[in-house]
Amino acid sequence: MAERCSPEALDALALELRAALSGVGFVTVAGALEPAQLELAAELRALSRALFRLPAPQKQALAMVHSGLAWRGWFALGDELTAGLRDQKEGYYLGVEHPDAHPLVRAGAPMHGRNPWPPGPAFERFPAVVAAWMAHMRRVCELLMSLVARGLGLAPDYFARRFGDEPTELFRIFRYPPRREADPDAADATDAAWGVGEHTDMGFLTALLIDGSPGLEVQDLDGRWLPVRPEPGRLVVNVGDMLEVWTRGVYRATPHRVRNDALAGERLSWPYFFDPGWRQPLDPIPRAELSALGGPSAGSGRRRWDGLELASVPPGTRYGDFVWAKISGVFPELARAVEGRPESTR
Ligand SMILES: O=C(O)CCC(=O)C(=O)O
Ligand SMILES: [Fe+2]
Repeated sequence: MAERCSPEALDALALELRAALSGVGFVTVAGALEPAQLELAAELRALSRALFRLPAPQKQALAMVHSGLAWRGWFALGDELTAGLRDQKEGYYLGVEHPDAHPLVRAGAPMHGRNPWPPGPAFERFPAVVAAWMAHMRRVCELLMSLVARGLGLAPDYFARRFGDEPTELFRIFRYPPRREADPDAADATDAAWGVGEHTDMGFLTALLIDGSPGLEVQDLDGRWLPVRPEPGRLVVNVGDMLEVWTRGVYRATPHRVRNDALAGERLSWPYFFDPGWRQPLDPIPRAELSALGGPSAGSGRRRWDGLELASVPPGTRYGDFVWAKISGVFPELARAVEGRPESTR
């Protein structure tokens, strides 16, 4: 990886990354997965398949609702509503293993806690494989984050400092069923066409592994939807809302979606979300520090999928508040089930 590059090569890479991420906002990254990680990815794939093949009662025992505010575990096909419609996917939400004594767990912050794991010898390696995968994704994202800073003429650790002591790391495993299995309750054929409706990711960067199946589409600056089919061994990396907010729209949180209307087989994907610390403020980079950039911002003038005006997020808003408001919107039924926590504990 770029850790072994000269400063000149790093600068060149930083500019290349800036051009890509401030344009369409999606890149595929080669060289981030070495043989050890490719092996890990194969293990992850086998474990994920086995997880989704468990009988329904065993999956129900792992359902997100049992983990309350920690917001981890399994959700059924149709339980997530990304763009107001029921996504045609089932999934498993995971994160960093936080012990009960972790200050944010003690404070009752949502999305902090322990991961539920399926029992039995077949799943023995699951926790270690996920932890190793997440640790590698974190390294990749930290490196990309320093390149993003470099490309903006900022100190390489600029964003790392904005992240605070502990990034928020979320990891998900998704299964998009073949169309014939899609939700029979979907209101009409259009509902059933979407694995994930149009959205932008909430955090800073997303590093996505996909199993090679088609379906992912990203929207370019002219509003056209382009298919993304990375070569095997590449990661897909995209900009989230936080990077757009912090850079005042210079970097673009790209709308994307997953289509599953023509799938013969199932599609699996493993997105890792690399986000700022839970209590870090979202205030944009002061204009004076961004002056090196000039030019119009890529994100300006677009109507967002969720109607939000990122430029008008109130000063002092913290990442955790932003993300919780969004997450409880896409899982309305689950949010109602775990509601009732005191406002001051976030
Ligand atoms: O499954 C995919 O390829 C993309 C998933 C996605 O966009 C997301 O989880 O935010
Ligand atoms: Fe996404």
